[in-house]
Amino acid sequence: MEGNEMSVAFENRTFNRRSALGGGRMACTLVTGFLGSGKTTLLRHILDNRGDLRIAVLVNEFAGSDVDSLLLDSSRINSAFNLSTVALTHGCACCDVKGPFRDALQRIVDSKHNFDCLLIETSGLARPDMFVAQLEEVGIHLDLTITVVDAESLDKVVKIDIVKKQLEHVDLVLLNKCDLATLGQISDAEDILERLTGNAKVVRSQFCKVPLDLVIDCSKIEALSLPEEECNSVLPVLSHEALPKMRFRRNVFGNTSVAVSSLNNTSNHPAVSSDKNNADDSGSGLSHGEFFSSVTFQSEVPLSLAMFQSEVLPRMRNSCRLLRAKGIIWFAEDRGTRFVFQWSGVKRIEAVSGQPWDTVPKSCLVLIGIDSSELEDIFVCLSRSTDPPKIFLDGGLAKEYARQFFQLISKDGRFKEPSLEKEPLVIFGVKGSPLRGIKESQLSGALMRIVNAKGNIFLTATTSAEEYNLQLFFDGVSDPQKAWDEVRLAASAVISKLCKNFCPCRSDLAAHVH
Ligand SMILES: Nc1nc2c(ncn2[C@@H]2O[C@H](COP(=O)(O)OP(=O)(O)OP(=O)(O)O)[C@@H](O)[C@H]2O)c(=O)[nH]1
Repeated sequence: MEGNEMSVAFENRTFNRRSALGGGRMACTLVTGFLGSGKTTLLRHILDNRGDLRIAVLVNEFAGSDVDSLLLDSSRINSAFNLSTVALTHGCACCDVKGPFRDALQRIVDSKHNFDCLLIETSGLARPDMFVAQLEEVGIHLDLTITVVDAESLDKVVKIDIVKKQLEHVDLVLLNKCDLATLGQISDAEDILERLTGNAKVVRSQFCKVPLDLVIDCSKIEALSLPEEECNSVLPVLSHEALPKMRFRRNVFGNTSVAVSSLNNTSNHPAVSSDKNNADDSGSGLSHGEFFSSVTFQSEVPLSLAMFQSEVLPRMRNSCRLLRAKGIIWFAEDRGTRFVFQWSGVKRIEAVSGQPWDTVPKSCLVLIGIDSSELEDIFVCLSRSTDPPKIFLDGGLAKEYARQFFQLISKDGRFKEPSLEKEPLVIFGVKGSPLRGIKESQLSGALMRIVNAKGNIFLTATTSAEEYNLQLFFDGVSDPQKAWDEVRLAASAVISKLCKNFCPCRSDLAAHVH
């Protein structure tokens, strides 16, 4: 099948939508995809561009905490009148479709909001086919099933049963993260998708930025907006607190400021029995619901950034069985900043600050993997970083190293003027090139991903409407020259990739002369 050709299934969906064959029922887009492939990124893209559409959102989380709502900033989104989110935590909705998931669907149908469509983000470990019957029963029309795939890591995860299942029942595949993958990886991924999906439509994407009418039913997009007074009077009708909780195992470690919950889909969870009984799941490899574990780390005491980068991250990197980590982190060395931490795909790591704290600062990090003892090791390491030993607190030496790095970076014209305003954090960034349409955020974001993937130093990013800055924290044991070499080489790689249309003799220093 040609990459951009309409598949039969996808054409049928589009035809049904245009001919109103949904019978006037609320249309639903089901978003699936393996852990970290970009489902929440797609949701955010849809919500940011939804215009007048009233969208109900159901987010199903495998882990025992509602981290996706934190990452989606659902309180802000909910304050808009045309959206309601429900988070289903503590398990796969597909394993318990008759419980909270079914209740939540019924509430959406019964609500007075007259939603135009429903978006369901399933957990990265959910089977899409399990949802279909429930949707039909409550009178919701399944318009489209989308699977988001990480182009860079598909060849590694495709052996997992659940990934194959997610590709069997799909109308549209978003082959995402094409900015990270090589052309060879993209074309290999397309071959795999052709083999596994048969006739689904495959669309390449970066950060899931695709036209909205490809992914949701936009036939009602021109619906009349409610007058403003009416908008303000509509309260969010749905709240995950109101949902019955699924059962999960809870282990409490010694440190009382820190709590851990773990879900080990073993015999105490209804998911397993329903799953084991399913003959389809008896294949080889990792099968759904049997081996995946999650651990949730929560702390009201800030973590030491020095220890996080020198102890926690190496432990995460050395783990072959950690598949996903995400959450909010509060660092002692940068208390005013709320970092969103993401670990996904082939050890891609991001720590980006977005909006300021709107609640009491705390950390909440979910780890998902296939070996609970490795997850617990990382958990213990995280707990230790709430109380760092003295060596990490040697401010004098750290400041000296930060100044040396500052001097080195100041001499390189590809970078903006750095700052020592939060010493021993050095704040810097690659210059954008507005004339060529290349933003600071693209270059600095790509630089952060390259450096963090190598794992020798750890960059965090702070963003505002105008600026995208990187931060490098120095402790008493960092080597500023080595850190600079890492950053310099990564900057050359990023600039030559993103600015490759420019004269090669100028691609290093002059890439940003406007
Ligand atoms: N470079 C790059 N990063 C991406 C892209 N799409 C998503 N990401 C990043 O990948 C990470 C995971 O994305 P999410 O949207 O949270 O993935 P998810 O599928 O919702 O994850 P789970 O719900 O935990 O399974 C985040 O750091 C995203 O910013 C992309 O196209 N390119």
